[in-house]
Amino acid sequence: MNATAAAASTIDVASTSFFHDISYLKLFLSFIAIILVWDQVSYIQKKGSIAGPRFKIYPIIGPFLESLDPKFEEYKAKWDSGELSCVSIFHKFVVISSTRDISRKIFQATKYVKPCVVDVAVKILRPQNWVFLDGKAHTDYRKSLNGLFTRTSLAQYLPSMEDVIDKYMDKFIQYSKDKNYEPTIYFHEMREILCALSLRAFCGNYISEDQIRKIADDYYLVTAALELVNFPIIIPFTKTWYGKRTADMAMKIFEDCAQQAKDHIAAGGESICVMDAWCKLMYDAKTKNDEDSRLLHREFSNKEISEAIFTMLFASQDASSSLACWIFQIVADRPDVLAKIREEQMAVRDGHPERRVDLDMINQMTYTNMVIKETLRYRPPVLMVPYVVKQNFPVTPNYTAPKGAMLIPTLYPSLHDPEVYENPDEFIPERWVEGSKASEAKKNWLVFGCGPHVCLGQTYVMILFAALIGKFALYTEFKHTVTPLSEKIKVFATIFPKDDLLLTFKKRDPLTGKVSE
Ligand code: HEM
Repeated sequence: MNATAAAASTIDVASTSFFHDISYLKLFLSFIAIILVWDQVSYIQKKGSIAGPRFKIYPIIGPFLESLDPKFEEYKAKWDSGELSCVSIFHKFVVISSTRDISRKIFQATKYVKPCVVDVAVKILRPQNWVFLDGKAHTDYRKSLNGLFTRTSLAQYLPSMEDVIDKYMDKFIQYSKDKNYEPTIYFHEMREILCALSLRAFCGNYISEDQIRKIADDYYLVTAALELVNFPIIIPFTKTWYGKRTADMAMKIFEDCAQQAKDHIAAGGESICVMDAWCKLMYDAKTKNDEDSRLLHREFSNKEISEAIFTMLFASQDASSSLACWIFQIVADRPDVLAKIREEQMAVRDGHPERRVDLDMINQMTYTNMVIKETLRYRPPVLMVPYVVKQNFPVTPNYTAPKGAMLIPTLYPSLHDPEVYENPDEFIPERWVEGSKASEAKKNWLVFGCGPHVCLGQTYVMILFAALIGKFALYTEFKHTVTPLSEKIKVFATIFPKDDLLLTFKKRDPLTGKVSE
């Protein structure tokens, strides 16, 4: 080959590779452009006429970064923007409903929706877990569990729960003493007492104090792992990995407890916790010859029981801790409310504060119950419940939510509806007197959801908190330090006071009201 030919051939090769590069680059850029256009068009189509940005301001990711640090004020602005509003994060299209009637419709639309869980929840709670059941399979399973949370069953768990309350009253008083009665953050202590109460109610004495402490200490890792926005793959030493490790550890403990409960019931023992009650139902199903027992209750393995108990802990822990934080803050800030609770607590005990709490007493705690209801209304722990659309769902005559979208009924707006609750942003327990507008507006009471997935623990919550706040009111003097952030709402799965709740506890004589250090 001569020099000219060689040069020509070099130019040839260079130009071919240049054109190659150009075409790869073009191809790549065209691909990106198509994705970007598709992302926007798909968003605009799914959005239809409902409220929301006209296009995705941040292509593809949408408001992903904001969703990592959710703010109550931003949620509220979204609810106020329209009865249905939307947002799109990556490929997820999310529709939020903010009115009572649409939210109820979603909760009850089993044909169109099912509860939505973050991808990683299936790995942490395990794919076979009952909470992932849908339709008839779910309803059948729920029937077995409902029996564990009736008032009669709950009455059996009360004595051991009261023991936990007594222990924690001493603990909180001592904690405050150790801090020289300086206002101290009680957010973590509230989470711990609620975890201890749940574990005693669910597992009775089969679970040891050390095991309770270990689960209570580590449980926040599960909450963090199951945040709405989280990486779907479990990578060692990340939040989800720690969350799964904690969940596995807790389920292993529950499995051992389940076997002990089975042995206890088989030996004719009394039922004092959820596990006992469950094993009793199974035992009766095998030994009794009545239709109901046979139909409702089959043999559940220890593993199944442990997984179900874990979901109960999971469902209860954050919401109940949220309620605990708000109720202690609210009651401490209103001495008149606290005084009325104390008066009622003495009255239901016939002036004998040492009397152990039972269901009859709880049934007479009308005012205390109104305070709990008003706290749940004023600061509903669960703001929204995510569902996923199974098939195109005509949510309103003008809007059909597309299959695969996340559909989120919100609870807060219907609980702050001024038509039903006059001055909704004020805390007024008296609004719950029998026959009042608020107490008659059953449809607005969405604190625990509604429909087939309605909260399993709602009666338990009302009974537990009557016992809890009642005893603390009698035996302790709790003071709250108000800061500019106390009434502001922090979102961490559920909602909490933004300053993490500054309290002090002192010992109080329930008969004389004398406070001692
Ligand atoms: C203040 C405390 C609580 C609040 C505000 C609360 C609220 C809720 C809400 C809003 C739902 C969704 C309902 C729906 O989709 O319609 C729910 C479901 C659930 N809750 Fe609660 N909850 C609380 C405490 C508890 C406790 C103590 C337990 C323990 C047993 C519990 C067990 C459950 C379970 C198992 C579900 C799922 C039910 C199902 O899918 O069938 N919750 N809760």
